[in-house]
Amino acid sequence: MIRIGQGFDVHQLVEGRKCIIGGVDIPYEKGLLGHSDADVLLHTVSDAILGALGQGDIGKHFPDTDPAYKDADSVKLLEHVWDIAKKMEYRLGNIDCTIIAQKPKMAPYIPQMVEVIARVLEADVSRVNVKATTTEKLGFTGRGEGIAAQAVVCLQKVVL
Ligand SMILES: Nc1ccn([C@@H]2O[C@H](COP(=O)(O)O)[C@@H](O)[C@H]2O)c(=O)n1
Ligand SMILES: C[C@@]1(CO)OP(=O)(O)OP(=O)(O)OC[C@H]1O
Repeated sequence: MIRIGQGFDVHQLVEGRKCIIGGVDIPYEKGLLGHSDADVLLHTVSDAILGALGQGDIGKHFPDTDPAYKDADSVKLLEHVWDIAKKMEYRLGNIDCTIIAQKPKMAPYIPQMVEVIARVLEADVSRVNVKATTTEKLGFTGRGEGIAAQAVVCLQKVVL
C-alpha cells in the first residue's frame, strides 16, 4: 500500500532572524519569522508526511500557542512526525520538494538539505529531491517578502 501527501508553507522574511531552511542556517541579510525556527522547508515536509498519513498538519501537532515550540528546532518536529509514520509502519518511497524564493540562492545548500531530510526520514539520499525556483520577481516571493515551499511525498507500507 502506498499513500501520497502534499505540503505547502510560507514564512515572512524579516530582519533580525536566522534563515534556516531544510535544517541549514543560510547566511542572508534577513531570516524567516515564525513561532518556531520557521524552517519553511521542514514544515512543508512535515505537513506532506502528516497529510499522507491522514494525521492533520503541524499546527495540530505543534500548536503555535504552545510556548514549548517557541523557537523550536524544526528538525526535532520532523523527527516527531517521522516517529508517527514509523508507528503506522510506513517508510519513505520518495519525496520531492520545491523552495520558492527570489533570494537567497539555495543551490549551494541543497545537498545539505537533502542529507538532513534523508537522515531524519531514515532513507537513502536518492529518495529525496529538493529544488528551488524564483518567481521571476513576481508576487510576495519575487519581492523578497517571504519564502514558500511545497512538497509531495510517497510513503510505502512496510511489508513484513
Ligand atoms: N532561490 C533560488 C532560486 C533558484 N535557484 C536556482 O536557480 C535556477 C533558476 O531559477 P529560475 O527561477 O530562474 O528558474 C533554479 O533552477 C535553481 O536551481 C536557487 O538556487 N535559489
Ligand atoms: C511550526 C509551528 C510550531 O509552533 O509554528 P510556526 O514556526 O509559526 O510555523 P507554521 O508553519 O505557521 O506552523 C505551525 C506551528 O504550529
